[in-house]
Amino acid sequence: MNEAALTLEGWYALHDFRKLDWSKWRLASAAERTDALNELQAFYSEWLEVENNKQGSSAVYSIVGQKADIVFMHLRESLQDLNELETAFNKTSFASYTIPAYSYVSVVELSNYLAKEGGDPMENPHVVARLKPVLPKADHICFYPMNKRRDGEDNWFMLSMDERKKLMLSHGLIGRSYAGKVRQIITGSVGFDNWEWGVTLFADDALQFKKLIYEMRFDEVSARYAEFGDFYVGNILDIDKLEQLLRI
Ligand code: VOV
Repeated sequence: MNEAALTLEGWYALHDFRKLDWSKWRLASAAERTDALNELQAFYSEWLEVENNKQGSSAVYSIVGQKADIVFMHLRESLQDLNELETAFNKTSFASYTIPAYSYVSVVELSNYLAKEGGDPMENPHVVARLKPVLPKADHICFYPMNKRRDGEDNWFMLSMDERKKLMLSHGLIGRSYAGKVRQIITGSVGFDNWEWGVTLFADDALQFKKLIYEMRFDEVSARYAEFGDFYVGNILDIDKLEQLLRI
């Protein structure tokens, strides 16, 4: 049997994509709209408190294009926490003006392809910071799910550990050349959702997503082995921007 990469897991992730029900929002009274916004504001504050207490992290972005209008991305300690958060949000009046568009369930993951030997990684603060990251509040987000191909000669899961390590080294080198421009959070979703990984990228310059992803297309890990789902790209939505977006 082939050797599976060892993985370390951190916080669980929920990407909750919503469309706005503009007709319903427009029909609501000013008071109803204010109530909905106040409730949402209270949630933002709660999420910030969780983040300050290092029990999770959340980020909210608007989505450009017709696939969704908003994504709420949450990292929490357990699937139960995510479920509670999701349900509490669904009970708000604001949620009744939204329509679920897509969701993705996964867990922050690091694999041992490029790991240096020695020591308990969970004792390493750099590793823990990557497994339980504060989501960067960069200007832009890019999310897409992906698989590694399992097709005839192009089967990632049939490659030896050494072959995969070599390929991942080249992947990592390209990635690292975007340090300071693009931050990646890779979440594993085997057994949790329809694809094997979620890729969430953050950048202040959205063009850097295109440059990085394009460059990776020529790298064997992606050129030969990657399959992608839908891409979602958007802009940071702090509470002021959200109020602005909802103003009619
Ligand atoms: C911002 C840049 C960036 C950087 C620095 C980076 C580095 C690294 C390293 C060092 C490692 C391996 C160890 C680990 O940390 O797990 C990975 C791992 C992974 N990556 Fe990556 N990746 C980036 C970026 C980056 C992108 C843009 C993509 C999407 C691919 C594309 O073509 O659209 C991606 C995918 C992944 C995946 C799916 C995995 C897990 C693969 C597995 O089989 O387990 N990744 N990645």
